[in-house]
Amino acid sequence: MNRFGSQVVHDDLNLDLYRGEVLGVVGGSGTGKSVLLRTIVGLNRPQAGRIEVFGQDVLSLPVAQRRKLEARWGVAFQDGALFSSLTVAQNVEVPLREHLRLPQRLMDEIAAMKISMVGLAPEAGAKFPSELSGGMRKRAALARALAMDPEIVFLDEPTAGLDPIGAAAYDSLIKQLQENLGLTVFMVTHDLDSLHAICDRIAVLAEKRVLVTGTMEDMMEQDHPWIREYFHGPRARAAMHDIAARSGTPPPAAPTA
Ligand SMILES: Nc1ncnc2c1ncn2[C@@H]1O[C@H](COP(=O)(O)OP(=O)(O)OP(=O)(O)O)[C@@H](O)[C@H]1O
Repeated sequence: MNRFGSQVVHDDLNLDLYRGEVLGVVGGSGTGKSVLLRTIVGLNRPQAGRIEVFGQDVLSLPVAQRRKLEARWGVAFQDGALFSSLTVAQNVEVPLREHLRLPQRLMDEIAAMKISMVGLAPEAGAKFPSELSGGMRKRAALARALAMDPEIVFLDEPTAGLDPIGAAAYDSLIKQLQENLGLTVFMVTHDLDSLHAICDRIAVLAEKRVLVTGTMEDMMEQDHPWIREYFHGPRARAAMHDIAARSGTPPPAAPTA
């Protein structure tokens, strides 16, 4: 359970994340998607409940074990949350400094590798966040999230604010990381294209809990008003038509109930 003052954000919320999947977390504005992400990674302590990652009870772990666990996941926040006084490479090195003791030369090499892995030019490493475009900042944040070769990455609205081409490129990057590194991805998103393109499963937050989880096909069959509107509304139809046009299959019909 998560509550801020008298406002209950989550109550009796249950969600599983399976190894190797890309899970898309959707829900109306203010339903608590970011709070959920922040709670799982320990930035927000819930009033009640249990969070288990890799079979370990996150909330009751001693500090040293918790830090070890934290080294196994990476987080990229919506605005990047990069340190503005550090260059991109120095930002990527932050988790390395926090968790490991490595010579500077090796950290520089790892940073350069992660920067290239997310599709940024090598010169981007020497730039400060203020010198980057929004899309580049998101990639830099992803590079930092990948610094420790994590098993899970948590992404908060990674494609928000990107143009459609940039968003599609980011999606394919995530898909590649999932396929090549076996990465598990927890992704808060409003982006219907991302849901179609890369999410193996979708979790819908509404009414303070996870209302339903399932594939895109499962979502299309739900008759909860918000889910129906979200997955069958005009924006969803436009996304479906684009995808159907690309794949040559007709878009699925809305439920009749
Ligand atoms: N630190 C906090 N203190 C008080 N209220 C908070 C805090 N963090 C979040 N909230 C409240 O919790 C609710 C859920 O916020 P959250 O940011 O998780 O929503 P969201 O689903 O991610 O929304 P959006 O899609 O608009 O980003 C909101 O009503 C917000 O005002």
